[in-house]
Amino acid sequence: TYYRHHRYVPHYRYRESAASNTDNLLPDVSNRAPEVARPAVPEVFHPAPAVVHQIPEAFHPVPEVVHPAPETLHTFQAQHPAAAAHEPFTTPRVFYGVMFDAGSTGTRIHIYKFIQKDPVELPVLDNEMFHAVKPGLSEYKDNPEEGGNTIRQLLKIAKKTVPEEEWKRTPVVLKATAGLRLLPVEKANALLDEVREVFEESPFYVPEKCVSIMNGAKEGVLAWVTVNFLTGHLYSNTKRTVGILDLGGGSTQITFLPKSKKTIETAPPSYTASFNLFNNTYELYTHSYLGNGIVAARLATLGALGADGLDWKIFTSSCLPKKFREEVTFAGSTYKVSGIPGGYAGYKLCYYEVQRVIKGLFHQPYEVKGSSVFYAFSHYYDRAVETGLVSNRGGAVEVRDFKKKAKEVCNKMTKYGAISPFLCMDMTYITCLLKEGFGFKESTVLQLAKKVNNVETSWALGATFDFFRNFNIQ
Ligand SMILES: O=c1ccn([C@@H]2O[C@H](COP(=O)(O)OP(=O)(O)O)[C@@H](O)[C@H]2O)c(=O)[nH]1
Repeated sequence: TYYRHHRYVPHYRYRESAASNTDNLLPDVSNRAPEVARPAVPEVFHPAPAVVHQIPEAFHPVPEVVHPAPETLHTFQAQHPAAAAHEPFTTPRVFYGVMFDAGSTGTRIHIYKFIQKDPVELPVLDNEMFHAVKPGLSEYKDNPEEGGNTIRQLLKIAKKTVPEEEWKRTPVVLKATAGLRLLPVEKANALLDEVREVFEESPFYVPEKCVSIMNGAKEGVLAWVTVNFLTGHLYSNTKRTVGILDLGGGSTQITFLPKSKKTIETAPPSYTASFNLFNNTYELYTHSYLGNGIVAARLATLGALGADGLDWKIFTSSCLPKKFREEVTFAGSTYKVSGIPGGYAGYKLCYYEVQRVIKGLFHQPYEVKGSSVFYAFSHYYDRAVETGLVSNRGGAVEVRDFKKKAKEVCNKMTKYGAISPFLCMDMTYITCLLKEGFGFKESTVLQLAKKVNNVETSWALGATFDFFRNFNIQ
């Protein structure tokens, strides 16, 4: 059996744009280009993967690797009663999965189209439809109905993307991350109950555990699965894999497959996770630092995080332009923040401030000092693009490049403050997080990416595989 990843350029695609982020405008899909007539057996395209800059070990041509049949216990049908009722597997079958990522800064829908060529094979990913809305569900903590409306809107895209005859066997699943983890339990539950009701009124297949808050270890493992699948590293005889660094709004994750047993043996027990695939058990080093996502870290740097009820207080920082003043809303609370009028601003002072949010809180696995390749995405990628460190195609940078750029941004606040007043703080935070948090060397090379082979680098694809196959993550 063959298990390969694909680059398939769909006829239409929604991209996250500034307009759709701020206005929650849904794309007009009524006039999409007609589908090109396809043969019954879809022509699957196997190109060499997109060239991702410089580091040789970071990229491989798609290997024609033969895989053993995956365990039949966790096939698609075993998980999916609606599918079992369908006609037998005689021809390749197309099926869909809808995964919602309820993050702290936005809610995103990923609609994956898979091709199941054989009942015992893993599905091939044909394409992804992606759309995002802002703000995240946690901003609706006092008005769950309105939060539910954002899901209702995104489901409209799913209805236009998934053919009608597939609706009732297409699962819809929502997993929430840091934004909801940081809310009081009853507020988070009210939001999740609302989402479940919205799902129930949709024509899709609503699995029993369709709505949940995902724990940080799963978030890290599933993003690792996504990136290693998309980069062609996830094979039964996997020797070489890539690590991942994910920087969300509320939390940040590091995950890699250690080369040395010692890394797992010496890690705190909660910093490891294992999962099953291809009859292999992968033991990963993974940890999610809650409150160390970039937006939470801004507020922590300002001393504002958790300071609810201090509505009158203005939180200041030398990481912000001196004349800047604004209200920041995060996880349902609003804080007044500003630069230090007539005071000092700049990289050095800023570095001391952000250090307080990191120092002593991080476990440093020795292996990150080695030559492993790490993919960094989400806000790592966003900030690198905003500051011109890489183009929006992504690319390779060294840790020291973040530091150099942070100095430039902080010392030219007027120029970069116009892009985002938080850019100096964010870049300084990323520099400190990489060096003093995780313990990377300045010369470590990171691959920055938003998409790999046209698919979003997020935990959502890994979570969809987990839904269909049950990786048994522990
Ligand atoms: O499929 C995805 C999922 C996330 N993101 C980006 O990843 C960042 C992190 O998301 P969020 O702040 O919601 O993370 P969380 O709070 O869940 O840690 C945001 O810039 C998103 O736009 C993305 O580009 N594609």
